[in-house]
Amino acid sequence: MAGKEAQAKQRTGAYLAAPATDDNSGFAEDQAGIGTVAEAATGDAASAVTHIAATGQPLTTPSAIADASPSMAQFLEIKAAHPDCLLWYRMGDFYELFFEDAAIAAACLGIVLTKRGKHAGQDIPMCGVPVHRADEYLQRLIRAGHRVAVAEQLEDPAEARKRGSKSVVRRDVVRLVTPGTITEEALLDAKVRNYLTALFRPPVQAVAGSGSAGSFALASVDISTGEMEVGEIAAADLPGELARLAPGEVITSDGVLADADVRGWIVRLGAAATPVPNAYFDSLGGEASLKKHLKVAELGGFGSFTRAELAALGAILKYIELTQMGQQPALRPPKRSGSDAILLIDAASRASLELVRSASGDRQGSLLSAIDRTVTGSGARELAARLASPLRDVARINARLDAVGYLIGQENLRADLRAALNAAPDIARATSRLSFGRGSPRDLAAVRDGLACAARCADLLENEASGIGLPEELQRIASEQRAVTPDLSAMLTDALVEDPPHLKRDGGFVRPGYRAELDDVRRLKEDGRGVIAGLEAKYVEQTGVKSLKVRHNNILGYFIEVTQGNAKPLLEEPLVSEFRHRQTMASAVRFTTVELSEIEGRIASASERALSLEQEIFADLARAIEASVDGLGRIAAALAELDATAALAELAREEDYVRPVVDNSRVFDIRGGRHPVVEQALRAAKAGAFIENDCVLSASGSISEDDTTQIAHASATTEHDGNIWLVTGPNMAGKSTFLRQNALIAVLAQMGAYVPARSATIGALDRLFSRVGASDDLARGRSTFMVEMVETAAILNQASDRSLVILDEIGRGTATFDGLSIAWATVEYLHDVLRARALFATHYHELTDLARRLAGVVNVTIDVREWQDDIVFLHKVKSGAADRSYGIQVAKLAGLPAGVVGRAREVLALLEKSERGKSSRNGGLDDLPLFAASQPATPPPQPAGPTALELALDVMQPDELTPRAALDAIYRLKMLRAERS
Ligand SMILES: Nc1ncnc2c1ncn2[C@@H]1O[C@H](COP(=O)(O)OP(=O)(O)OP(=O)(O)O)[C@@H](O)[C@H]1O
Repeated sequence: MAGKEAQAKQRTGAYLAAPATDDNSGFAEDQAGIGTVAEAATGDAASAVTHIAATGQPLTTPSAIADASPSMAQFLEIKAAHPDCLLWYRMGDFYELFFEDAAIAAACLGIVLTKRGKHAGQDIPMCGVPVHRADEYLQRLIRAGHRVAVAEQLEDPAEARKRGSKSVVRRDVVRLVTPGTITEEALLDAKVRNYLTALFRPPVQAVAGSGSAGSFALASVDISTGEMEVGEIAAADLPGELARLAPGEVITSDGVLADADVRGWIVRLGAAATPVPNAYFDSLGGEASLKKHLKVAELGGFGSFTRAELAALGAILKYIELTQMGQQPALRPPKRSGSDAILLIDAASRASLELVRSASGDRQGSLLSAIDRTVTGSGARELAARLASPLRDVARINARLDAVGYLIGQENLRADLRAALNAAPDIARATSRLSFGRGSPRDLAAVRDGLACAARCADLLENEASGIGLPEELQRIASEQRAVTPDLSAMLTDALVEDPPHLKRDGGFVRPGYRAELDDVRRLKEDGRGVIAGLEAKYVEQTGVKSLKVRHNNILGYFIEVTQGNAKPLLEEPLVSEFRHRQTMASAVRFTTVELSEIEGRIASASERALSLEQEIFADLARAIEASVDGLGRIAAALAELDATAALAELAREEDYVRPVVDNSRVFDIRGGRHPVVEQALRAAKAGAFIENDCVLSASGSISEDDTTQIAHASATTEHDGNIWLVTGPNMAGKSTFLRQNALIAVLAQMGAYVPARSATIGALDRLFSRVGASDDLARGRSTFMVEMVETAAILNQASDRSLVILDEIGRGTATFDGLSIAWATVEYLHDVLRARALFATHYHELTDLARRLAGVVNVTIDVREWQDDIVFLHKVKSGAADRSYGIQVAKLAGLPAGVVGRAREVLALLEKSERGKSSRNGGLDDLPLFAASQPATPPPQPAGPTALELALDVMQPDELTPRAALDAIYRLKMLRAERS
């Protein structure tokens, strides 16, 4: 490559000018300006795209291809086969893009759009990225929602030249890269699963009067790990299921995508929506290809699949085949994800509870980030999957809790396991890359190190087990760690150097002593170097030039170099017959000899042989891994589970969580509960202790089949005895926090984690609904109130007596009486019909009357104290209803201008008076002095009374404080003191 051009490329990293590759086939005959640096400005090139469009000539018609030069015809043919992808066209050390693809990629990547040659009389817009930075650019295009077809050179340009000087290097697309089919480490987030999901809507069975909205089958595969799951769900549960799976890409038929709701759900998740032909959803084909992938004759061993599930599986396997150009991923047997297995949480509730992402869309601030103590990427993915899919089966939940509990008790074992896991590489992703033929020597080493880690973990667990009984879950994990014979581990350890290089191309990863022949040729190579050193000494003596050197570069190979001043004797007899002149530089002259060329040849062939032996060894090792792919998948899954379990134990220890009692009752009894995220945030901000609260939703008037458990828990209920708690309290008192914390405790308990509480008993929930905080959905033409009503309708239509419902301020976005009536009727329905356990926060004080009418409704409020016209939040839940809302004090705290606050007080006083006097609606308001709002309010006299600091001290109960809470309380007191001074 010309020096200037190389520099230009290095500067930008991306393409500036046409490459001078050894491939002369590309657009050779059109290359008017090749070799000159970026002659086209972005504007020129952009207009070139327009010109092509302006000619009205579609690029890839058969006649356009027939008229084109051979190299252009090759490009157009490949492009015609992949019209929906950006085509990355390999030319030497660059991937290049042409025509509209170039314009799109240049804009997206922020690289220069240039031009290269002409087509149909128009400039061809072009941009390119260097191969060594391909991953980085690929990632940006995929993130922006593009699909990329990667066309590689399938032969050496020298091969092509043998067919004639004008022949074109063979190229073809080796892979389509789409958001759901990436495997490269650099393109993936280590902590996030990347699902490709096939969505299939089977035709609704025409059952007279059924009115069924049908169902959906979903099959999901993470091809970077081989993880697969499949299930069928009711149409109403689709948004929640999509939110649970959080796929990177959803493939489905045009018909399903035409449904604006379905498309909207997919897009809102940030997933790509890819249409595929209906024919992909073929259940017979799906069954056959699943059997082929799993190498089984019958699927019975993996459970029974519905035809719809097989159709979804068929589509996903076909799409993988298509995008991977026939390369087979190493798939794990599919997990069933039917709706009976998991606690169903709809999409709106998932978002409102901020389970895996906060309201702003980040991981930070979510429950997941607050509880994640994993030390490996695969452990983090497992933890996220558990959190997204809490269980319903009490036995499975308790099995997980047993394992977590055991590791809490075994501090040393936990520390040793976590230290061992810390060094564990991502076996699943490494194995997957190897089975796609994209693996590197580092992936081989990842399998080697992963196996060593698995063996170490199994030893640790089993040694421990000889003392105290290991829970079943950990026994299973330990035995899974031995799913691959030690031979593979020994083979990889013997074959690989400790820290192998990233690229297999250059060799250097096989350990000396592993293969005798490789050692021999390596020695030959080394010897050659020794012989060259000897030759240099000989030539110094022969020529008498002491500064003579034998050097090497990539263009000349080995050569003899002397300074200009010393060159003369070598150019004259007798030396000239031996020393052949090669190059004259400004300060040096270069020569070669027959002897040097021979030795160079020997070294080169030894290098070549060594390289090819290393490639053979790589292939052997990759094959051995491929043969153990099932066992490796099991080991990877077990390591991930172990990491997640140990991390939950670590969390429970660090954060002082307790083991929840999860059973089949309808009890919901949380004592001393805390909000896991707010608690940590308050601590990080040194903003005082989190005030713990009880929540006891006893299912009085029970219809449970499990009455014995009910009775067992009856003694645990308090004076707040009801399955619906109506929470009233001032703004900012902590209502939303209280509501959410109870939902989060339930989620944590059912995922098999310890919970932030002093004690917790939860009768396993079937569904969890949380409607906290309003949002509008203007994109779908829905106002805040409409969204709220749609979500409330979904809750009332789906909740059962096994569900937990969290509702915050239903009905506030409309006229007071309408909103109040809706809220009233909703509570009645929850109480009388659904008999769900529910927490209902409201500012409608009228609703508190319901507690007198409905046996299962209990009023609770969040305590505040007034002090000198200000309000102090105690955040403590207590029996009873709030007497007022303190909205104006909160508004004052928020910094509303004093004039507005004063005026609001006046309006409030009049409204209250008119309400008491039952005067006409506006009568009171009309009495207000005009322009009062503009008058600055006189500060109220300072009444004598306890200070905020004193109040805080008053409510503190030293006997109930844990050491940490005491420390936090001290910070809080210091803060109040600081505020006062
Ligand atoms: N139990 C608690 N202990 C300590 N601080 C708390 C507690 N509960 C809430 N807070 C703090 O109070 C703030 C307000 O809480 P929250 O948003 O739950 O109030 P709210 O009653 O729902 O308010 P609004 O009615 O205005 O929506 C929280 O951000 C948190 O910092």
